Amino acid sequence: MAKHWADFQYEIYLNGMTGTVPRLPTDLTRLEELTEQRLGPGPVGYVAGSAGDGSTARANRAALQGRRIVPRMLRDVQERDLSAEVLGRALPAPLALAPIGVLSIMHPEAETAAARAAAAQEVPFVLSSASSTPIERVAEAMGDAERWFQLYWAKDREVTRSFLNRAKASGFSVLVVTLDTPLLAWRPRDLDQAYLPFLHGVGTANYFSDPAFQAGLTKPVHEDPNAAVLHFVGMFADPGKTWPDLAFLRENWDGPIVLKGIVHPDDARLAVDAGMDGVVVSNHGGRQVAGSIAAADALPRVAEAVGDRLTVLFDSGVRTGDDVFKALALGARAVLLGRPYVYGLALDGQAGVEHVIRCLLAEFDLTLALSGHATPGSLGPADLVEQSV
Ligand SMILES: Cc1cc2nc3c(=O)[nH]c(=O)nc-3n(C[C@H](O)[C@H](O)[C@H](O)COP(=O)(O)O)c2cc1C
Ligand SMILES: CC(C)CC(=O)C(=O)O
Repeated sequence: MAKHWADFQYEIYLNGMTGTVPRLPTDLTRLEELTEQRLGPGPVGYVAGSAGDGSTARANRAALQGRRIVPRMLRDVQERDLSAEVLGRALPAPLALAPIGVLSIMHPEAETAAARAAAAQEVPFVLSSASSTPIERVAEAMGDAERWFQLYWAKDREVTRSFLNRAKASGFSVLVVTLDTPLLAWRPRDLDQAYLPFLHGVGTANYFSDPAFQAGLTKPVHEDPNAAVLHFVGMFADPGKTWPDLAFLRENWDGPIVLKGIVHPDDARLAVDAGMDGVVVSNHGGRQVAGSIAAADALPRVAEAVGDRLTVLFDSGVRTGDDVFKALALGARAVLLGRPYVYGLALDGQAGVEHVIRCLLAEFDLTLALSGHATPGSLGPADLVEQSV
């Protein structure tokens, strides 16, 4: 019998009756405010902030909330199975943790704690190139658990090649290539606070520890850290890349490759033509193009364009179990969870991230059951209507 994630609710009730209440709220939309109260403006501003006036981040939420579920009755939802096959992997639920860099600004155990939480809940962890913990240390913390590597595709080919080799050697099986960040966007909240983690040397661990990166410096990192940071800022992404460049990644990575940041159906078709295995429909949580299409509005267009020729994943705006339901109904095979797990980490380390994963999946399991579905595979556009809220 498959795991019933919904059982977590009775664990919480029963614990509560003996005086053990969860240290974090079960409504995950409250975590951002609590984290702000706990940590103050700088780092939280970086996580919560987005591009321009924030309209894309708001649109992400509105596009999910503006789609409403139409539940069905009497459909035997006693035995449910949330498991999903994603890129050839059998996952216990259609969820992974999104790649988020610089986690040490939120908690001293940073990526290690988040990765352990993902491993404990059997949810894939997607490690950012811009992590504050090197690839090898995160892998050590994860045992055999499923891990994917997110690539910021550097200007320097040798750095990219080295990152791919390090990720492979450390057991990362899927490559997620982020395409929507060739430049850092205009982010007023960070500009006004003059707060950028990299300028404090956070998020550069994989680069500073890399022989190919070090080869591009005139002095060792410890002798001139500022020069190393500036070198990182100038090379971690490459606005000059075009579609044919993907051949290099295909040649240097044996496993599945997924392109993150796709919102146009034509780009999704180009991903198919380039022999990619998947796309993440995402606008980077509204942090890159202010005024862009909401991710949930892009999702059905992309899903329709590619059919079953590649795997469609989704992120940007997922906060609740019903958001997961809606994303799957709109054509995603699985969703990546972003900011909420970072707030869980900030508030309670590994336990906080596990709490967030369990709450989200319990709520999703219940939404699925109460809407008449026993598996995510039976969800489709007919389960939703568009209705203003
Ligand atoms: C603080 C922060 C750092 C991020 N760092 C990365 C990163 O290093 N690589 C990447 O591909 N996406 C990064 N993202 C984007 C996430 O992977 C994901 O697309 C986004 O958080 C989804 O939006 P949501 O959090 O609003 O749901 C970052 C997002 C945040 C909030
Ligand atoms: C610019 C990156 C290195 C980090 C990131 O993706 C983000 O802050 O959104």
